[in-house]
Amino acid sequence: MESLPVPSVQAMVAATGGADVPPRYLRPAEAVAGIVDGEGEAQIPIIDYRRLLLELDRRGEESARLHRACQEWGFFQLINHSVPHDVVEAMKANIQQFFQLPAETKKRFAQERGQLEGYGQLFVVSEDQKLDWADMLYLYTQPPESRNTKFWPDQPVNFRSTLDRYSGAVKEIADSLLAMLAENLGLKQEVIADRCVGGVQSVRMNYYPPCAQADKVVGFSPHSDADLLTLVLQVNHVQGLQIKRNGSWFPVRPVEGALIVNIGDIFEIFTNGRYRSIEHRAVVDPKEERLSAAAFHSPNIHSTIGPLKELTADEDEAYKTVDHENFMRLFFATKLEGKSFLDRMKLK
Ligand SMILES: O=C(O)CCC(=O)C(=O)O
Ligand SMILES: [Fe+2]
Repeated sequence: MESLPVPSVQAMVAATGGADVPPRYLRPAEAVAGIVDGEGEAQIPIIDYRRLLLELDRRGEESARLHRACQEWGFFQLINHSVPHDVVEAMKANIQQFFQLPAETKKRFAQERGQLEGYGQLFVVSEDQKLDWADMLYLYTQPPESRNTKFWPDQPVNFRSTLDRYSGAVKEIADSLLAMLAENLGLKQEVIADRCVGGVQSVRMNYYPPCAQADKVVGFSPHSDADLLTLVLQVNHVQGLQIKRNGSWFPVRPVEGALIVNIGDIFEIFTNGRYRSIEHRAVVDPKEERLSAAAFHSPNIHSTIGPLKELTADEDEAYKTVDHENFMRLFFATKLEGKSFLDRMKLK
């Protein structure tokens, strides 16, 4: 599994001032159009984690809101979550400090042939595909034995310990949310929880440099995430995440302190389409850099990826069943194009 090497966009902007955008990054007008200015309009649902953890009779209402958020949006903002404030702040600072390091230092953690992890870019499968206006650092964080510390920056000095604490706290939230989602679908918690014992977590830190022609490039191509559940941290104040809703792009306005949570493809497959993964993308700002960090949560490597038998007793399976490794191999071998990967997992 690998992605073709591409230049660092950050280094390119630093060298050229960023006024010139190479053709490989320029998108056709229709690819960047269609933004709904959601000003004053609906916002993605806000779910209160503290309320979800209350005793059963009192958390019912919030749990029902969670169910509606998953069904109708596939995205929500989680407030009052349990990642300690100092850990969140340290994570944000460390990610910003990493991308501010000299290019030569960052290159020490560059992706290598045949590997996905490290500093670089993902999903580049051909020399002539359009590229995203971004650099990223991708690391496996859980289970601990999957960590490849070679790619874990040793600068800034606290980066490793911060990511260790942050990813552990986020995994706990993902596990407990997954248990609640299972219950909301009439499943025993264990049905999903058992598959997440030793579950895989990876973190993708995104750096989107400013672009003088921001309306002609895309920071992160439209895609759905391949996992069960993603928890995204907005690292600085610049917005850019958009979700596809009723055919239009809908900007997400992050609430201070919230984590943005979304349903991934594996959850859609597990539940035979009861909750769906939602296509999203990131746009870039003309003047300011933008940073985000997405934590992806998948079952453990022994779990097969297919509709859960507990849900398909009285209905046809709508998705194929494949083993975990093959599922990930197929995902990383394709260019990100909306939900086209998931479409190929569907049984016609
Ligand atoms: O930059 C963002 O807000 C979203 C990033 C994202 O979608 C991803 O890393 O999968
Ligand atoms: Fe994503």
